[in-house]
Amino acid sequence: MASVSIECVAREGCRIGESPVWDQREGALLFVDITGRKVCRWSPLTRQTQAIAVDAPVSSVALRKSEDYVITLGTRFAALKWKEELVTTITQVDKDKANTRFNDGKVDPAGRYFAGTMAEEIRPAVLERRQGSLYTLFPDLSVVKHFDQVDISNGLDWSLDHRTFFYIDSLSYSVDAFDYDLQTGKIGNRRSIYKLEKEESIPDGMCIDTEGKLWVACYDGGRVIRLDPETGKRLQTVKLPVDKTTSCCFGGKDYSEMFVTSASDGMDKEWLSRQPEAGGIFKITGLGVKGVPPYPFAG
Ligand SMILES: O=C(O)[C@H](O)[C@@H](O)[C@H](O)[C@H](O)CO
Ligand SMILES: [Zn+2]
Repeated sequence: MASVSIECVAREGCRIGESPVWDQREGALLFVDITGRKVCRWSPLTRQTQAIAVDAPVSSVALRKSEDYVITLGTRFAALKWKEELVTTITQVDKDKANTRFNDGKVDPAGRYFAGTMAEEIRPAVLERRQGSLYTLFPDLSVVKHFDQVDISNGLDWSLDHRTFFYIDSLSYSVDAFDYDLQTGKIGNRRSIYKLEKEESIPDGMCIDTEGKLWVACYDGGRVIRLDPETGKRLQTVKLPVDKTTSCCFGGKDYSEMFVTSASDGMDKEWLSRQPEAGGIFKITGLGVKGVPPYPFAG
């Protein structure tokens, strides 16, 4: 078995780093800093990060077929033109709610953008409960709400055969699966496939590898775990030098490297001095598995 190595490639000091996405066109890693209100792009060649400041919490970024990117910004789906640094609203959700924002989002294999909402946090993981919902932005720019009563809408991905949708509502401490209809984008038959153990803490972002196994970043758990959705067993744990690991994706050459984002919000001075890389971007090599390229939004 290859030996796993972990490197902090960008000491970004993100408040809540999230939504890592490999952009093959640019050969760069996209991510956001939610409360830092920035969309970022890190180049492995220059080892530099470019950032675009936005006017609200930005919780996810996705590739777009036509050009550049789409983002979830506050309670809006929006388009982002990188060079022009131009953000334009596509549509708004949660119009009946005063205090929510989007959280994690990802595009499905048919080019639909899934993203869920949550109440604004008072502090990490402390918020008014059941205020969130899960939405889809279709390529024709219409929006559908799948369900509400969500605490912290978080990680999402699809099985390799596209027949299962995996989803995390963080405060359920569970990784769930739904039957997925790729033709219509409809979900159903929710069930739990894994319950986190105490020391794994809170499930956050997630991605799938080419063997159909799930990788889940554990917020306050300082690790990513690899799960077999068929058996419900944990297969591997990779610990990182920061506690607030938030999300993960595969990228780099042949999608053989894993990138992990992290947060620093909620850490006091003493905690930060013990974990100076908090809020950084980590690269894990030697996992011996590859990832699935991200799907671009088809609209
Ligand atoms: O990154 C996210 O998904 C949320 O926006 C964060 O705030 C944390 O996950 C949350 O605090 C953990 O419960
Ligand atoms: Zn998250």
